[in-house]
Amino acid sequence: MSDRFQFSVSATDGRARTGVIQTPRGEIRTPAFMPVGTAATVKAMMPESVRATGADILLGNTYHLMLRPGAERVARLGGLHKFMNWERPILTDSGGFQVMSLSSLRKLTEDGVTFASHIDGSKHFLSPETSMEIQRQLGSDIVMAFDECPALPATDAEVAKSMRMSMRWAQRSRDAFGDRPGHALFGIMQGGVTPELREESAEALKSIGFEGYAIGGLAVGEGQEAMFGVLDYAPGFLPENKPRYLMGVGKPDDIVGAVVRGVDMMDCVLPSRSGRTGQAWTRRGQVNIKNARHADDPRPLDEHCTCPACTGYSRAYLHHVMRAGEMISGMLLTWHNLHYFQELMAGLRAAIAAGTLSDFVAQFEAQRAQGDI
Ligand SMILES: CNc1nc2cc(C(N)=O)ccc2[nH]1
Ligand SMILES: [Zn+2]
Repeated sequence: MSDRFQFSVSATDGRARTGVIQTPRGEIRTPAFMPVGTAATVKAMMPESVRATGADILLGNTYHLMLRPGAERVARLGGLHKFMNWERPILTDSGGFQVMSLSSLRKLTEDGVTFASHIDGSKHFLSPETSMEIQRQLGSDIVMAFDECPALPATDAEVAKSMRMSMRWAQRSRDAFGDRPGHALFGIMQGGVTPELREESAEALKSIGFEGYAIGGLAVGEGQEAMFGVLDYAPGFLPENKPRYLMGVGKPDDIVGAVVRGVDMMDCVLPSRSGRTGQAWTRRGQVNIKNARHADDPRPLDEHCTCPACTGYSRAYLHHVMRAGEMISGMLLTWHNLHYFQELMAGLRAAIAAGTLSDFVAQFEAQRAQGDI
């Protein structure tokens, strides 16, 4: 266990990297996928089950936790790790993205955002300073700078204006974060799909200096082609010796494409949220377990998968409990999906270490093309 936050790359294959982030609460193997634990829980999963899927780190949402149960209450109870019984690393987002997508009656100024809670309508204020304080109260190991993720569609001028405010907020986040050994503050690159704005944002962040750098402003409806278009150049604007975190991504093929383009960390609600609706992600692509074709199928979801859903149950059973709305359905499908996502990350890490990433990608794409059988 390290008392510091330290990223080291152990191998590269093309632009892809594999390595480890050492933190006081444990190691994070990269490329890493972070399950989302929005309200101090990865929905339908016990923390030990999340660990059993292979996760080294999970994500907490500042917006949700500040509204309920409240950051002060979590701090009084010993912090988020103790509160949710997850003693490994936690990354919390800044609240900026969700306040713009979930709250109402919002007023955005240079100072920050005032808004009404989507839960009870109570008034709140988020700024670089209050977001840093809230994330400190939660006790997260990786803190995200407070930024604005512009909604699409947006003109170049609107994206530039928003990015430049986010860079001023990045400086204020850095100043408010203070000196916290063993904890990390990540800056967030903005700039839409415009290379010049992305480069301006990266230069601004590097001049401030962060322990890691996120690529924001993506996975907001631009589509995979546009996202990969940005990832073809944006990671290269960031320091090689710091982790690069792509926010809110994504489907398995998004993840593979991002890792190939130099991304080290990702998070997405997809495996857990879609699992609860009966969507399974497998080597052969998506399987909707609610589909009638599974009703009498004695086979597992994936005969090569070692998760509890695939080793203990048939498609017919998963189909039944999903159709019946039984709680075990969300548990099993979530576990399977998180397990598959972590297996994909482990496969990517091993392929990069072996210098065989192009073979791995070819096999990944060939199996997906095969479709479910
Ligand atoms: C689900 N897509 C997504 N895009 C994101 C962008 C940001 C950001 N700060 O630009 C944060 C969270 C995000 N989640
Ligand atoms: Zn499985």
